Amino acid sequence: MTSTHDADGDLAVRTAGLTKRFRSGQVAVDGLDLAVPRGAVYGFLGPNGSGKTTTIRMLLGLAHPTAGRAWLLGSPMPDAAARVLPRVGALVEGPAFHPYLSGRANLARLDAGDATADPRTSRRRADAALDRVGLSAAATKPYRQYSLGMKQRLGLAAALLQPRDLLVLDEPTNGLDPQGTREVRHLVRELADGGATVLVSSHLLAEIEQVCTHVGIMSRGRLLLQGERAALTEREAARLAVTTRAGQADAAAEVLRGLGLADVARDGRALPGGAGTARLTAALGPTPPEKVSAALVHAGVDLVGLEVDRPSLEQVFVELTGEGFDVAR
Ligand SMILES: Nc1ncnc2c1ncn2[C@@H]1O[C@H](COP(=O)(O)OP(=O)(O)OP(=O)(O)O)[C@@H](O)[C@H]1O
Repeated sequence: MTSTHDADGDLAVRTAGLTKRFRSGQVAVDGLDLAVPRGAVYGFLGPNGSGKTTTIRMLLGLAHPTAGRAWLLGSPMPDAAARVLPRVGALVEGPAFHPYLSGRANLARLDAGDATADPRTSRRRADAALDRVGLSAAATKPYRQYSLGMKQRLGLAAALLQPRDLLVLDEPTNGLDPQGTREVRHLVRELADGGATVLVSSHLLAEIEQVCTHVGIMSRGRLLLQGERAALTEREAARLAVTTRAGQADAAAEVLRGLGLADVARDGRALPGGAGTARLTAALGPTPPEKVSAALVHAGVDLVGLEVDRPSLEQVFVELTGEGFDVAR
């Protein structure tokens, strides 16, 4: 008998060697080992066509893997789908909404199809979900009159009809305006604060990066890197920029080198501080920036400015792949 439980119970989502080869021969997902800790907000990031949706469809049992395995909340998919999926709220492309029914009636219809839901409290659940996604005012409008953003919000509301342990949201900010995008970020944070694990995909890295505790970055069907968000950006060297009085540049450079900072260089650009100032840059490495400022002051250098530039995830991605992030394959 095969085990029905994943030994690693502290992962809300796990895959091992998950692979999808389409009939065309294209390998859309290639040996994926995802690890989403319970309670995480996991940003599943990658350019258009990198394999995020295909992965999510396999996780939810909507597509069959060519190879590999997947576990949701510790149970294998798709074998445990009937038991696990009621605990999982999902937003994937094209939820089946009826065009002539209102948003509220569509939710009521979905709710009625859920054997675990109490029909007496259906209306309350639908209204609460509409309220959470900011659709209360459009609750009675027919779905076909919804804008793309409103449709997306209704998809989110459907995922939130029940309390969930895990939310899998595929591109939830698609079609939303900046205000809607902010609201989705806020909602994701709220769901995580309530104890849920959230797996959220996006091809717009910067939109989601800020709310994630963890990220996995896809490129051409492979997981390029995965882990705690802070660690991923910090492992790439942060750059330090120091502005001093022009006559003190050499002394400052000596201090920086003395602290073991690599790649110390004079920045020749025109400076906001004016002609009397000089700017030096260096790779910060593990040295705390406050140690740098203390050492400079101690050496009698007048510190006009000190900045630390940590690379964004997008910069990390571009450095790793040599490609822009938002590109179609
Ligand atoms: N049913 C299919 N048959 C053949 N190829 C497919 C199919 N579905 C997806 N693909 C291909 O697999 C690759 C991965 O697509 P997928 O939709 O998983 O990417 P994605 O990362 O979700 O992209 P996006 O950000 O654009 O949604 C793409 O090259 C796509 O063209």
